Amino acid sequence: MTTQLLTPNELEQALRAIGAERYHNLHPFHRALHDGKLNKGQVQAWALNRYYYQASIPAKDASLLARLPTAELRREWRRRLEDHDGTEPGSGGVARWLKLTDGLGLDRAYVESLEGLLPGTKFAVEAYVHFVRERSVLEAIASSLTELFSPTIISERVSGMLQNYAFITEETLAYFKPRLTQAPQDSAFALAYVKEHARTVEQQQSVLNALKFKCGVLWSMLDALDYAYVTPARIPPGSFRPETAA
Ligand SMILES: O=C(O)c1cc(C(=O)O)c2c(n1)C(=O)C(=O)c1cc(C(=O)O)[nH]c1-2
Repeated sequence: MTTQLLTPNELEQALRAIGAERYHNLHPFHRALHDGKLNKGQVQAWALNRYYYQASIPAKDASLLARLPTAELRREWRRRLEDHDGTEPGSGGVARWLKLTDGLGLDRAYVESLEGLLPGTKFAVEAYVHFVRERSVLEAIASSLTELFSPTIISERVSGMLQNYAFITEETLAYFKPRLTQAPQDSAFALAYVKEHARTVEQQQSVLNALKFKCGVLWSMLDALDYAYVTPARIPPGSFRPETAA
């Protein structure tokens, strides 16, 4: 618990310390994914569940956009919507995520129907969307700051998966390449905003808590996958059942 006011740079250090301790690159499921320890069915389950996160990001950004007070902020946030939804059908991050699920042999209509989702994925993603909708603009922006840490995990994931899985190609992982430039741009803006606007102890605490909350969202998504699909698999009724273990 922070009891004294931090300088903007101390606040940044405290945020980075949260990522170093809690970001989902430390989760055993992530390590297994990029070390090549999973079978195709388990990678399918990851991609299918993660689709819901990707598809919900533009909805959460749209709800925040509506509450932003200046044209400058809205312009910045609008870019995120375009990155994810694209500017025409078939473009943007969500469409590129579907190339990944296609490449893994999943039926597109089934992925988009969300029918195979784990309950844990649904709850975690919805908690994030609700958090952004209901909390202050400052907390909502702070909750996006996990993206400070995503370029490292994405690089690890792409090189690890290409190296370790015969069924993964550069093309199926095309989602991630633009994120390596988009995420730093997004997180630099969000970090500067938070450093400028968190001016009281309470505001700084709320920013730190928002980042912890978001690390928990990402962590619990991987917990749900780990519990359901890694031996001994305990797949909830109705959730995706891989056909193949190959
Ligand atoms: O691959 C990842 O591990 C990862 C993590 C995160 C993140 O840290 O929230 C995002 C993404 N990817 C991502 O692709 C993405 O578009 C994204 C948007 C956001 C956000 O909170 O607004 N996080 C993330």
